[in-house]
Amino acid sequence: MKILVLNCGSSSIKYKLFDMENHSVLAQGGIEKIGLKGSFLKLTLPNGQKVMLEGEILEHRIGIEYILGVLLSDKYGCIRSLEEIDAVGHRVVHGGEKFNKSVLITDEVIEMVKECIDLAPLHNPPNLKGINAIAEFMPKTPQVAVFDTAFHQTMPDYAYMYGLPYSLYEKYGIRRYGFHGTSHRYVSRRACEFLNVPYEEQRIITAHIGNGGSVTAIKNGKSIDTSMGMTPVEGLIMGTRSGDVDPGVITYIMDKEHLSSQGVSRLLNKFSGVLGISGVSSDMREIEAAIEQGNERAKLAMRMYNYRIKKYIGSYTAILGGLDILVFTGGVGENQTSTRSEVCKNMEYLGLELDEELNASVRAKEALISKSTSKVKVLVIPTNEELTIAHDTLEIVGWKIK
Ligand SMILES: Nc1ncnc2c1ncn2[C@@H]1O[C@H](COP(=O)(O)OP(=O)(O)O)[C@@H](O)[C@H]1O
Ligand SMILES: CC(=O)OP(=O)(O)O
Ligand SMILES: [Mg+2]
Repeated sequence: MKILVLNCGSSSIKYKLFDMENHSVLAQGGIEKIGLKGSFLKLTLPNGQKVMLEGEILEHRIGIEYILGVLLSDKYGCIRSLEEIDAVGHRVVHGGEKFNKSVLITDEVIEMVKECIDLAPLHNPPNLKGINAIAEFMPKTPQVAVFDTAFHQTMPDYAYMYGLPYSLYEKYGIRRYGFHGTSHRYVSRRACEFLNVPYEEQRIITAHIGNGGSVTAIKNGKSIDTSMGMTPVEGLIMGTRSGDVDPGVITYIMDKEHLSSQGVSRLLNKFSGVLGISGVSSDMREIEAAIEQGNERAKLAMRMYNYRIKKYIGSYTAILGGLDILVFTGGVGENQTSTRSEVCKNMEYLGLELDEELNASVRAKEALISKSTSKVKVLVIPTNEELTIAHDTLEIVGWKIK
């Protein structure tokens, strides 16, 4: 039983081929710089070795064709025929209010995803291109859409509405949707399995902090609030995204800098956050290195970054009526011990006691990092969005698999 998972971004395609009998990864890699100069496919061989294949990959359809060709190739491949792939699961970023769970892709589903393009103009079009390419090259293979927004569809209206005229919600669907749902769902469940406690009875906060980042409050197994909004720019300070900003600032900058809506969107999404504040990088490893060298703006960026996460944890503890489990995940959450330590400082009043020594020793593996006396259990759980997509895909098309 083989399932191909695809994550089609605006200029990239990530893929993983799973053998679901034993959950092994048969092939993985990604294409970067689609439509740009110097596009390439990078794949990781089963022995861990990385291979770069250059190629002129002008658009997503060609990218998918290239990936399928590599999977079939004698040199780097692992299948003999595309028919060996039983199903394809896609990460689809925005499902609007139409999807609260993963679904089998049909013409009707494609139409509904198209209707969500206005809400995610950067994300949904490449997702659709991936779906269409697979339909063309593998017309008989079932495809499943797994939405970033689906897990958050349980948020109550008073959490997802903005304080704007109600008619804007009715006309355009302007409300908070939240993202990274596949990750928040996976790590919260894994944390409960790890601790051997019932998922439906916990007050959990999950902090998915990678290049993009969001914090989610989960009560009795359901997302009740999350820090991203209608788009993935709200909430935390991220690698290149601003997170929460006074909306008055936006119109002020537009006037002063003569920026169009597109210009200000680029500013908020690509040139803000840790990169914009530090002037150094969006990568937290480079921020840590700059701090070592005494860079004051890098220090400020790091402080702001950690402070914002802590602030969300505080407010979500209030709406949950207390906290049982705090989970860190994502590239930063899994690896950057200093952020976990700063975020968890002076939280004893909540019953949260981080074991500093344990914390400092944990990178990219499942572990409990709170003291045994801590009422709040703090965990690191590496996320696995691809495996979750593969599982959803298997569940949905399972009956079709030979
Ligand atoms: N060892 C590390 N220490 C600190 N930060 C790290 C480390 N490894 C990765 N990161 C951070 O994680 C980010 C990538 O996280 P990831 O969750 O993979 O992002 P995304 O899926 O959003 O592309 C990098 O930009 C970097 O800031
Ligand atoms: C939806 C989204 O923001 O994803 P990422 O943070 O992975 O870019
Ligand atoms: Mg990510």
